[in-house]
Amino acid sequence: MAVMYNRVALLGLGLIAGSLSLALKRGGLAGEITGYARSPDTRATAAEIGLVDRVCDTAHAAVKDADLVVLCVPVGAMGALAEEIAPHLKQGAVVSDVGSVKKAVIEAVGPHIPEGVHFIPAHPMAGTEHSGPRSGFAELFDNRWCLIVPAEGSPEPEIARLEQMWQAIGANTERMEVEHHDLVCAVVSHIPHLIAYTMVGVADDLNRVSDSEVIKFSAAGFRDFTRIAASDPTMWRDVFLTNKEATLEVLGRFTEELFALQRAIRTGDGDQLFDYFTRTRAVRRGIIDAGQDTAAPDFGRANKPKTSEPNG
Ligand SMILES: NC(=O)c1ccc[n+]([C@@H]2O[C@H](COP(=O)([O-])OP(=O)(O)OC[C@H]3O[C@@H](n4cnc5c(N)ncnc54)[C@H](O)[C@@H]3O)[C@@H](O)[C@H]2O)c1
Ligand SMILES: O=C(O)C(=O)C[C@]1(C(=O)O)C=C[C@@H](O)C=C1
Repeated sequence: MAVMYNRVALLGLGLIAGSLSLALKRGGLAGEITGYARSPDTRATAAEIGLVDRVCDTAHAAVKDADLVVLCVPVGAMGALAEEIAPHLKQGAVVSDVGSVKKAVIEAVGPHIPEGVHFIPAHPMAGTEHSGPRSGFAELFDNRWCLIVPAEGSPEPEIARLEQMWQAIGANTERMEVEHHDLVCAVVSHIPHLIAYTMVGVADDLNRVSDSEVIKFSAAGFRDFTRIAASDPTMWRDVFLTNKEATLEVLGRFTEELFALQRAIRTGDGDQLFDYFTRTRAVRRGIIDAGQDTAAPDFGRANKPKTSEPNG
């Protein structure tokens, strides 16, 4: 594949920056990739494993002459980082990010972007519970979505070039309006993480359930919760602090439904429970029938029936 950006600077050298660097290298899409992280240990590890072509000791050295700068730090750190690099950005450069929240990032970063530099926020819907420079892998974005949330006035050719870059590293792209992005992500990612954190916390609080029992007797559902609840605390603290409005909105609806189900259990209203679970099962079947479950790992279930038979 052809080089799409001569020089790419990745700020923050963790899971997403590392995966982006390895995916760009896999496709031969960048002339040179520079990188910077705040912690000297992270920079040393990144240099040792050759995560990027050149690790820099300052953010401004990393962004010098860069055609594309991608902010890959926790959402709460993006504004200050943008302010720090602003005077060193090349005219015509594109600044993007990979943050899980978009409105707060646009508000924090946007005002620092100089005239003649284009800010095009993005959000790959791919990740793992691992973090740091050793956690990245080139395949992370394969067949996953990357949401593009262009700031007002961004030139169309630069938006299209960034989209093509994400497509070239394996992702599907879709443009989204900022508030819609934050609400969708609250539903599909942020509140599910909060629920996993809470459930693992509840299990941990129950003194009768020792750590080993929790793992030993848990089947797939709770294991998935523990995986998700092992995600980086800084990243997720920042997500909830910066996507307050949308997460509180979704959490409000979630707790209302939870109380309704709690009541049904207490009063023995089996019809209500059955109807609710029937409705949610139809949602899952709809996703599979529409062929939209492409990102889910198979876990060897390919030869098993895709739907369950009527029960009873
Ligand atoms: N992990 C996921 O599943 C996932 C998925 C999509 C998007 N994101 C978003 O991507 C971004 C990065 O997440 P990650 O999972 O790669 O995190 P990570 O913890 O693996 O990496 C973050 C890196 O940023 C560095 N850093 C922190 N503050 C900094 C600062 N002020 N200046 C310079 N470097 C700094 C850290 O040292 C670390 O190297 C976050 O904004 C997150 O919301 C994460
Ligand atoms: O797969 C995981 O472990 C993730 O948590 C990835 C995940 C998600 O919730 O789907 C997490 C945060 C993002 O901003 C995007 C993707």
